[in-house]
Amino acid sequence: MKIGIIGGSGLYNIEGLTDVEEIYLETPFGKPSDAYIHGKLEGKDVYFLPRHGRGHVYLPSEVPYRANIYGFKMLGVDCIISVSAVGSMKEEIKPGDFVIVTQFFDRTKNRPSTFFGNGIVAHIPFDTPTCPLLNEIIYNACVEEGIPVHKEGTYICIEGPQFSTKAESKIYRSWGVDVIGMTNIPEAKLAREAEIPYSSVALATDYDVWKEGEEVNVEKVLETMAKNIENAKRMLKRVIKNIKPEDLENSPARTALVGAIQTKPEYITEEVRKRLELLIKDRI
Ligand SMILES: CSC[C@H]1O[C@H](OP(=O)(O)O)[C@H](O)[C@@H]1O
Ligand SMILES: Nc1ncnc2[nH]cnc12
Repeated sequence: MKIGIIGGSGLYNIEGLTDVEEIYLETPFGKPSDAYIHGKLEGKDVYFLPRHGRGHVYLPSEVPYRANIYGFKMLGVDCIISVSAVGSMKEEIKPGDFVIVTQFFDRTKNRPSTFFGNGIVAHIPFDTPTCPLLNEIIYNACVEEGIPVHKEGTYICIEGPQFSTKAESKIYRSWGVDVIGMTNIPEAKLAREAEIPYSSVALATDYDVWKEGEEVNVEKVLETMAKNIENAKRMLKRVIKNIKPEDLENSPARTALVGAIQTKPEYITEEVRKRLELLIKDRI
């Protein structure tokens, strides 16, 4: 079984991998953020990608999300687990808590967010944007490891790179969202278009700025992340140990493109077919 992992702010490597190799890929959408670190853990193949690149060089708006997800498709991963630092938008989600993201609210403005276009049109369902089956496995792994975890939550994705104003933060909170970050959109949309089951584990690092007396800055985020990084690594190890290929057989992601491509096959050019070969070859 092949498991893809995307590490966000503060998670730049996975411990315990054996037979480690670096895989550099070139995709129709350019180069991914970095080499995929491939190794073995618990008898499974793990492919780790640092979202912002080695040394944290890509802004949330600059991360090459399409190349990253297409690269995972080229590697043939069975799922992607994303780990992200987030601000908490609810009193009861405390810094250090994990949230399994089950919904998104998209406030991004400036990112390519689909593999389609330029000669081919598709509309995928996205009502259940993360994989419920993988979410369950991750939730159970957190419980087994004694990690404070919330079983569901809505992640609002802002463009950044600035953190929010107090007015924005209070308005987002009034919308009922649970956590705030800058990266899970378009990552989740692209994973779904690529028919890869995707789950996002959000690690609360701060209370954003809605709360009186709270402030948010990089130092604070990284400090909370560092304190909880062992939990993130234990969660991942436990998920990798527990997960079985058949667990994800019925993931909604696996059939996302069935009936979604609207362009008539005779209008799909050779160039488009080549560009999106891995995604569309069995769907047109
Ligand atoms: C370092 S604070 C802001 C930064 O942290 C989060 O990154 P990631 O989602 O990759 O863990 C947030 O989205 C911002 O990119
Ligand atoms: N408060 C916050 N807003 C946006 N992204 C974040 N990442 C971590 N904390 C954040």
